[in-house]
Amino acid sequence: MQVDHSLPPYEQLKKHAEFSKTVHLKDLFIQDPARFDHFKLEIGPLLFDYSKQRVTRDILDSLNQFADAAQLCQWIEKLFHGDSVNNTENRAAMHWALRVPNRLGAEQEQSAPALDDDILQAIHKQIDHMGFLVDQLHRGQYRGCTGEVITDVVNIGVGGSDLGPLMVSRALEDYRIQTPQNLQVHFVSSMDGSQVSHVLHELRPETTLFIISSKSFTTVDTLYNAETARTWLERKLGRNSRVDRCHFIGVSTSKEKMTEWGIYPEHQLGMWDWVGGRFSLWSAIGMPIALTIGIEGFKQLLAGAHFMDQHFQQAPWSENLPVLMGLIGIWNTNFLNIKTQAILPYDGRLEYLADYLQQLEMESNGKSVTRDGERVKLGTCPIIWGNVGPNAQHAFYQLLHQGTEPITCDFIAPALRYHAREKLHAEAAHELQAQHQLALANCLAQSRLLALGEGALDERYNDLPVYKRYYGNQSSSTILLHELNSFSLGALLAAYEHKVFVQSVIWGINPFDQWGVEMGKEIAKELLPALQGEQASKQFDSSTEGLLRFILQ
Ligand SMILES: O=P(O)(O)OC[C@H]1O[C@H](O)[C@H](O)[C@@H](O)[C@@H]1O
Repeated sequence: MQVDHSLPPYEQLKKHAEFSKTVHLKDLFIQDPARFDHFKLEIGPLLFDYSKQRVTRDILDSLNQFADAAQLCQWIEKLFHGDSVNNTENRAAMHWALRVPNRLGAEQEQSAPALDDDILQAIHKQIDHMGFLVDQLHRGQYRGCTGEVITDVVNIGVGGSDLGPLMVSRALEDYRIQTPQNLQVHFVSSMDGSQVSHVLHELRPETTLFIISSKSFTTVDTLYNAETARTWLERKLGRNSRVDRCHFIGVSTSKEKMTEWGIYPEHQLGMWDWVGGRFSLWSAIGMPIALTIGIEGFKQLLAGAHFMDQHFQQAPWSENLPVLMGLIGIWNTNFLNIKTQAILPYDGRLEYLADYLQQLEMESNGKSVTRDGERVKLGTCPIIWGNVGPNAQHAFYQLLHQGTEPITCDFIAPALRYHAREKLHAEAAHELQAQHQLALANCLAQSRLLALGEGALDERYNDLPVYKRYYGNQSSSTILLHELNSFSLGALLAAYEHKVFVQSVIWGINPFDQWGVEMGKEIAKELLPALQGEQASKQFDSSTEGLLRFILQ
């Protein structure tokens, strides 16, 4: 359907949406047999297939106009010029700077025109410092206070200081550096002590090193876990400064707070307030990643993200992966009324991807007030959830196929796995390749059935009883990686980061603050004394009082 292009883009999109509601995805595939060729984008190591989204060229044109009307181009420039795009905290958001390679020249000039050389040098100083520590640990030269070689590193952090490093370390486990002492990396995040007690139960104080990872170095979850770790060490190794010195590394923006806590200056890794927590895996917060895949692997991850940063700045909207991802999301959320998005990787190595993207997207764009302090006019971030696709097929796909909610899905899979270069799997390569093919067959089958309904199969299925029918018309995108490696993963994650930025621009919100997480922490501070048996300073609501009574009785 053609709409009047002289209408404002929002009105055009509303008209498109009215018509779209009457069109089934299977009709779009019938109308255009080469639909895949017309609605796919190949960029570096990634293929983005959006042919199963309920879009037409005309809709995409209106979405591009919508982006222009929101001044997307100018906002991208502001982001990469280091302007204070985080207006409520008066800060830049320069996670992209962490990915700029440390070489001067034409390429860098073009990709990071505003990046001050001092900042670039400071960034690379931290990478080198982290690389030095990682190298010592890998070589077995980093020793605990009794002189024993460190065999286990525990990352203590939460939110952005946990989810990114955990997700990437797991995703790239196949590229794990083999060390003489078989160095292992563990993660502790939850404040309730269950994870820390479990991990400590398995480890020996003499050979364990902790990374206290906290941008602010004030997060109580992390500080309580760190104190538990210190007490555990001291119980066995005694209370002396050598314990702190040999068994802790800190990562934070605050050197003072790290020093006050007892982190030895040479074991302090810095970062900057212009890196948001959920954008920080590219900084020294990513040390567990570097420990897993080595510093060269970490640099490849940065290179993949830098590749995407350049693409985002340079490609026209219709060939720009983050822009397309962002605008398709806007179309689904704001015009087709699809308020939820499932993340479905068909690769067990990406098991934490949905958790990571929940923070990236929902903490960034879960806002209802614009940059000008007005109530937003359009709905903002959809609910992001998901799980490893093959397992989710046996859990919640019933609802995707036959439930009442419209849901859009991101299917993500590597095309190649267990191939010749992955020598690691040489012994079982044949069997494992068959398993990978099985996973891919399921990935393609599910997106096909979701889109087309039972019509995806032959006409025999037209007479199914009603409870066996598949209506289809559930939209999805499929992102294929040539293979899952540091570079392709870096590119994929940066694409999602920039998608979040694109959407924030359209919605007119600041994606780089998170005020909505603060007040709960304050209220917890008020409640803690009551739980510790002290006289509460105030009366709470009847529910809270009742729950307190039950706990304390
Ligand atoms: O790294 P930290 O300062 O300890 O912060 C850890 C996390 O806690 C906060 O509550 C924020 O919601 C997150 O954005 C942040 O990543």
